[in-house]
Amino acid sequence: MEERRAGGFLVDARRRAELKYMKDMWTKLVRAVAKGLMVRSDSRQVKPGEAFVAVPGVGVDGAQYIPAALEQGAEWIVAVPGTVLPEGAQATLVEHENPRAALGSLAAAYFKTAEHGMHMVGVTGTNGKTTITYMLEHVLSANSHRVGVIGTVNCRWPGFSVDSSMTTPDCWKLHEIIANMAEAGVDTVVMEVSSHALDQDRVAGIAFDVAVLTNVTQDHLDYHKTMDAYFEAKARLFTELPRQAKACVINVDDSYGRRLAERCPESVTYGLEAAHQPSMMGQMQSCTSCGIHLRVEHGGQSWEIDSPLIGLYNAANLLAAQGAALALGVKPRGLKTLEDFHGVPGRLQRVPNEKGLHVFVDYAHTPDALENVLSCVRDLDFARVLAVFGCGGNRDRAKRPLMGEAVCRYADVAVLTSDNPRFEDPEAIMADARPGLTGCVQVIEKVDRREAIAAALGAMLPDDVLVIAGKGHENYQEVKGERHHFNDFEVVKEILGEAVTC
Ligand SMILES: CC(=O)N[C@H]1[C@@H](OP(=O)(O)OP(=O)(O)OC[C@H]2O[C@@H](n3ccc(=O)[nH]c3=O)[C@H](O)[C@@H]2O)O[C@H](CO)[C@@H](O)[C@@H]1O[C@H](C)C(=O)N[C@@H](C)C(=O)N[C@H](CCC(=O)O)C(=O)O
Ligand SMILES: Nc1ncnc2c1ncn2[C@@H]1O[C@H](COP(=O)(O)OP(=O)(O)OP(=O)(O)O)[C@@H](O)[C@H]1O
Ligand SMILES: N[C@H](CCC[C@H](N)C(=O)O)C(=O)O
Ligand SMILES: [Mg+2]
Repeated sequence: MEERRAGGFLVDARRRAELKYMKDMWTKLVRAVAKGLMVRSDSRQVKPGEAFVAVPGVGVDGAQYIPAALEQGAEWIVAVPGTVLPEGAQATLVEHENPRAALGSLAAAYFKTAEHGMHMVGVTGTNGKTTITYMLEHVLSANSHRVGVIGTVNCRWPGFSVDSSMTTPDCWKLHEIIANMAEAGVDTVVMEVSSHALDQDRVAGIAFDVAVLTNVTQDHLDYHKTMDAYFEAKARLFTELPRQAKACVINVDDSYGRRLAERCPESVTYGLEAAHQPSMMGQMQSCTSCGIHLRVEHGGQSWEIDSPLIGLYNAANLLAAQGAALALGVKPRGLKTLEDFHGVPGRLQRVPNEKGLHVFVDYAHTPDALENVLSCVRDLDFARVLAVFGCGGNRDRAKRPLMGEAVCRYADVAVLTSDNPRFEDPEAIMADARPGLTGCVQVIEKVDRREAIAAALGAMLPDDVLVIAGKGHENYQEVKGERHHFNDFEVVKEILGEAVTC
């Protein structure tokens, strides 16, 4: 008994010494990185002397590339506890429970992220992130902020813009972008934070001041598996906020928003339904094809906003943007500048044409987004609603019939086609969506998106409205790993035989 206790004590002492050693090595590594040591999470990029972080990936375990990184000359390896370096390896092994988070801390050290002193705003939720970031950019810029934006469409700041390939960039890239923004004099970064990014610690090492939740509806169950897991990934943006953060801005018209607000008692809650008792209440005065007239009550004050945007969901987006702007010190009168905000590329964007057809390009690629955008145009003064839609390949399969159902509910003519098939068979994707279209008034199916758009345009009568959903601003169609140039706006103009003017 006595011996065993002594043995246990010895083991504990050895473990304590190991832990202290690891802590010291981690501190040494962070110092070296802060002085310019480069860190890689892809073994193929490692150069002699650099550090390699072995990320347990979604597809493969980065630990299997440790030998390759060593061969490339890595002198530091960061990996999960229990990792053993190959015999004879000269590199220093630093154990870390969460290598993805370690990468964030190292990126923050390398790019001196905390020292920039910029305001950081993170926007998450299934739909509306891009829209809200554009609104925030507009209102903050009009109120003397120099704003940088990171999101689905592009990464930009005054005088600079580069197209995005992801909604939230990878961790190292993200810290690099923020450093570039700081150098360009940006004082406020507004960024979209996807659930994938939160789950994969892509925003590790970033201290958000304001976090916004739009809504949580079905998407990405291929990745998160359950709605609860999807919600919990999004909730991390709020539950992991630093103590000095300014505000959580949460949509309580959304049931997951209400659940989140219970966990964040100090939050600014927004909504259009009095029953949900939002702290920032929006009252619709009118919502027509000319725009939204919204009255807002918050903190004992009230004001009105006349926006040219259409759709009830945009009233919610306007509330979110105002909640975040107020948290950053904009005064209610400064919010009036949102009245000059005319919309986001590829979000209910009209395609002007000489024939006078009512054609819109939109980015709805979830059941809820389709429901929102199509119910919005349904309520306007058009004769019939036509909708072109498809579902992305290698994404949530379960949402496909639900997307069909949403289209069926609001469109008189449903045109089923391809979106980005990626590595899936486009016909098989369409077959997944088809059950949702049972009972539809009229269905047209064309696997080729250009032909589908042509068929929809051909079926239009003068007072009809056509929404071409799913690809919005995208300039490509992704098939088997290749992106071919494709833009819905341009395709409409080409089919109508008109020049592209905007
Ligand atoms: C399926 C998925 O989400 N994958 C993401 C994940 O990849 P991963 O790191 O787990 O990659 P992996 O292939 O398993 O490799 C594991 C590790 O081995 C390393 N490796 C690999 C090969 C090699 O030879 N040597 C080597 O070291 C890799 O560099 C990596 O570090 O983590 C990476 C780093 O954060 C992401 O870039 C990557 O996103 C891929 C490219 C992607 O397409 N993701 C999509 C689904 C996505 O994130 N979409 C959201 C949109 C959501 C929305 O808008 O609603 C987005 O934010 O864009
Ligand atoms: N608040 C909202 N609620 C529901 N649907 C919305 C809302 N805002 C926009 N939408 C719909 O969702 C589509 C996508 O909007 P947006 O690009 O702003 O969302 P996002 O969250 O950035 O999407 P992604 O996850 O692809 O980046 C719009 O084209 C519109 O159809
Ligand atoms: N950020 C979203 C974009 C989807 C866009 C849509 N066009 C599609 O390909 O499904 C995603 O990666 O799921
Ligand atoms: Mg987006």
